[in-house]
Amino acid sequence: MSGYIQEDIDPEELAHRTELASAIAGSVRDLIDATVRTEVGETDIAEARRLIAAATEILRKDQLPGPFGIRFNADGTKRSWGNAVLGRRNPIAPPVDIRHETEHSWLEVDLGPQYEGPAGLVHGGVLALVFDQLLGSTAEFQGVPGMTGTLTVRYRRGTPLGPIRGEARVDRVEGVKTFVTGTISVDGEVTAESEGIFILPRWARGEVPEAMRKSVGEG
Ligand SMILES: CCCCCCCCCCCCCC(=O)SCCNC(=O)CCNC(=O)[C@H](O)C(C)(C)COP(=O)(O)OP(=O)(O)OC[C@H]1O[C@@H](n2cnc3c(N)ncnc32)[C@H](O)[C@@H]1OP(=O)(O)O
Repeated sequence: MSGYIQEDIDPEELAHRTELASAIAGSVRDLIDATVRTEVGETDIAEARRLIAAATEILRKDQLPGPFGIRFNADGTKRSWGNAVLGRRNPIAPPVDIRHETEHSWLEVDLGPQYEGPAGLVHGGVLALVFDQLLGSTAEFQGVPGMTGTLTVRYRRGTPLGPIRGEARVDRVEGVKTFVTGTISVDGEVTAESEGIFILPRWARGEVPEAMRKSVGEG
């Protein structure tokens, strides 16, 4: 499938590029937070916009023709730097770092003011976004990957902005369908729960490279 790109980069160079990606995205995340919460006046806004335009022009000097895609080394080490949840080089992504254990996967992330829905609470769509990735990555890590067919979320109570914890596990596998369940909690209290059905797409039901099936060193 297009968008999966094998791109062997030696470990030292990859570490360097990873650091650069994290650094620029971190700066822009900081800018997003500052923008959401700024109270400065017209003159400062005009000056900030001028500087942002100059920075954008520098970044535009050398651009990919399209999205980043998913790139992997021959050893299966994967990079999803444009991913909306995990993407190291994507300032929209918190970014989330998903940890995989034998039986379950989990994440801890701080969702700041840029993810607000109801006053002081995380936007429900953002929680669904986090669930989609967490549950999908869990299925992938367990070797039963798929595209999200159905994702249901039950919002039990508001999730305050700030640190959250997500957990997920594969409930069962039925043919090409993997059923994954998960929770999001704050201070040990579950605020939302989810079930996802991840379906191995037709194009992947034949021979699929191992690197596309398994999440190894995602990020
Ligand atoms: C190697 C693969 C890698 C994959 C990516 C890994 C990313 C990991 C990260 C993930 C994080 C990010 C995640 C994202 O953001 S993924 C992005 C959001 N999702 C999509 O864009 C998916 C779009 N839809 C499709 O591509 C296809 O419709 C899929 C692949 C879903 C099904 O394909 P197809 O339509 O050809 O299926 P089939 O006709 O062979 O039916 C097969 C079985 O499935 C049952 N069924 C069908 N549709 C649904 C449904 N919607 N809910 C529940 N069940 C459904 C059907 O009844 C049958 O069941 P049974 O009769 O056998 O019992």
